[in-house]
Amino acid sequence: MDMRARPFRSVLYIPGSKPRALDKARGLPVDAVIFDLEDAVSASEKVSAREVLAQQLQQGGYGARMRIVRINGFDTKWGVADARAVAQMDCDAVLLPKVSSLADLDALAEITGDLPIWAMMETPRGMLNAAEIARHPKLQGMVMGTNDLAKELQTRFRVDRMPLMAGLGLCLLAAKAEGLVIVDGVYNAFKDAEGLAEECRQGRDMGFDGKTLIHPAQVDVANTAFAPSEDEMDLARRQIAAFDEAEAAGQGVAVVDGKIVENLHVVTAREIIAKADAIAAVSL
Ligand SMILES: CC(C)(COP(=O)(O)OP(=O)(O)OC[C@H]1O[C@@H](n2cnc3c(N)ncnc32)[C@H](O)[C@@H]1OP(=O)(O)O)[C@@H](O)C(=O)NCCC(=O)NCCSC(=O)C[C@H](O)C(=O)O
Ligand SMILES: [Mg+2]
Repeated sequence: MDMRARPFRSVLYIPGSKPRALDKARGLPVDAVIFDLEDAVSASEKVSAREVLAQQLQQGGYGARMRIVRINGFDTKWGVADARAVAQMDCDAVLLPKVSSLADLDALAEITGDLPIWAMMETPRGMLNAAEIARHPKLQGMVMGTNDLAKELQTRFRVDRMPLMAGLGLCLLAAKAEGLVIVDGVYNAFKDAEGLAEECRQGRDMGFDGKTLIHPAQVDVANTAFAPSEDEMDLARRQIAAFDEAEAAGQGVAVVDGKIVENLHVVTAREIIAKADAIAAVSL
């Protein structure tokens, strides 16, 4: 399956140690869930969280939502046992934090076998090696870890995220070159819907497939921002129709709203319609 045909507008982190939140996700309109064993779980709960999560996944009820489990890194005492446990869980993919090289993914694949892999992109070395990381045969998607990246780069917070742009851009190029899904980092101020909407808009403009989220209150904002708008769909339909008409008349170019429409624009227009159809299908 082409993963990019599937919506990833909203990707919600849920602490693997919190049964109430794990249960709540069964009713939230999110496209994917990251069941977290890493940063959202305290050291004292790391081992019990594995068990709680395995039971919740076995119970099921997550519907069409993609189920991704984030493990602790292999530089921690929990990483290897997490990977072994996830290989037995009822989930769709495993997410490795702080991926810096292809070798990190090889080490994970040795344990998790055929389970698809996602990579947290959040270290300077990961940014520099993004192109080779993206070529790993088991890799399905990238998740930006903008908190860790900001920490490693010793940046200050800026609304325009200018200090992070080089890293975000390198990962976007790498993911797009290999046809991977790529989702943007979290917006920490989970009560600030306006700020989130602005950052979602920026992420969508840049080409991200969606946004990682930390609280249910953020879901609707991300779902709206990363779905094709009515205006986009209207334009896409008119472009397709105008181009079909031009082609039937033996011409290679149409004009819509004073702008040329070539074959490549029609490819984009069809992708917009396909994305809207895919969203409609999961919203049923
Ligand atoms: C941020 C929170 C700690 C806030 O929790 P809380 O104060 O409990 O929020 P509310 O009282 O408003 O919660 C209302 C209800 O919603 C449920 N809830 C809250 N958060 C989630 C969630 N993430 N998923 C599902 N359900 C959730 C509560 O249980 C309440 O339910 P109910 O009682 O039935 O009404 C908290 O939101 C939280 O822990 N969020 C997740 C934090 C997290 O996952 N962090 C790690 C990922 S971010 C990261 O690591 C980024 C990356 O690596 C990087 O480097 O950038
Ligand atoms: Mg991180």
